[in-house]
Amino acid sequence: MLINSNAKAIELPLQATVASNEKFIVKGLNHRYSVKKDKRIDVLDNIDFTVKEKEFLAIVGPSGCGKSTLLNIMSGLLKPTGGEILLEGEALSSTTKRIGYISQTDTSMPWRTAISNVELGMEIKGVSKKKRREIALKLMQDAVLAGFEKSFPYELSGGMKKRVDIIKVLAIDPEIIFMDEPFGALDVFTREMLQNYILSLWEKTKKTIIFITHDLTEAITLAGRVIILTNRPATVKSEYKIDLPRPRSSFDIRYDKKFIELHKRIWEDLKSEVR
Ligand SMILES: Nc1ncnc2c1ncn2[C@@H]1O[C@H](COP(=O)(O)OP(=O)(O)OP(=O)(O)O)[C@@H](O)[C@H]1O
Repeated sequence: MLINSNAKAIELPLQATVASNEKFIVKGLNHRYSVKKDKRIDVLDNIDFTVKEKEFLAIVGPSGCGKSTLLNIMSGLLKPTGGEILLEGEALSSTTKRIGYISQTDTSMPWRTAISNVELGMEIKGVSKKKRREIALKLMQDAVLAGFEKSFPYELSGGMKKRVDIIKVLAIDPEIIFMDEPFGALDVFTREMLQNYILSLWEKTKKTIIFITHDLTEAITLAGRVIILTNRPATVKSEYKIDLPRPRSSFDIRYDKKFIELHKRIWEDLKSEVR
């Protein structure tokens, strides 16, 4: 169902409420970059939305509209020029270990093996050698990476490297995971496989996930709610509940009648923003 939009409401059933707790409140967020002495770029314009605990939220918008800027502000990496972010009611003023961040670029250290890359965050946290090996082995097994523990990043495929990046974050067990176009650089088959991996991960852990993408199909496949941003300076254009059954398969869900209907309706809304 379409919510919070000037567009006509559409008749799609409401999704069952995932959780009543509000994890994030984004209030009147503005951001302006100063690039030169006299040049400024307005990127975010009065952004308001909330994110519930255990929610899988996708944020979709045209290229360059300010999606990464928004996520960087929500993770405490960047201070906004206006507005605020509340994390469980408390103003967020710096980065927090409660949030794990997965980006498009590979973050593995080339001189470390896959397993020692997975262990890196736990090492920094001071987890004992025995414990971190135990956790890393289990995570690698679950991510179908058993047998590649001693491989170096250059010996892994793009999809495998991405799975190492994901479980590196899971190893430190953050409550919230931010993903900024994590599969943007991958081929379509690897992308679909990883979407399935993320779907099962969310089913298992029910972590709060915010997933940034410019791919509407990916957003509808994964999320329980999709927020559409306008062109820069980005504002929230609309929100859609994604009332598709779970567990989902990224390979099959896109042929579901309801998926096609949702895609069509959301695309009607998004296409005017895509130049
Ligand atoms: N550090 C910065 N200084 C100045 N301008 C910036 C900076 N970071 C981003 N921008 C500009 O802000 C705008 C929004 O960038 P941002 O990366 O947030 O968009 P995006 O929606 O994530 O883009 P894409 O989908 O292409 O990754 C762009 O015009 C970009 O050039």
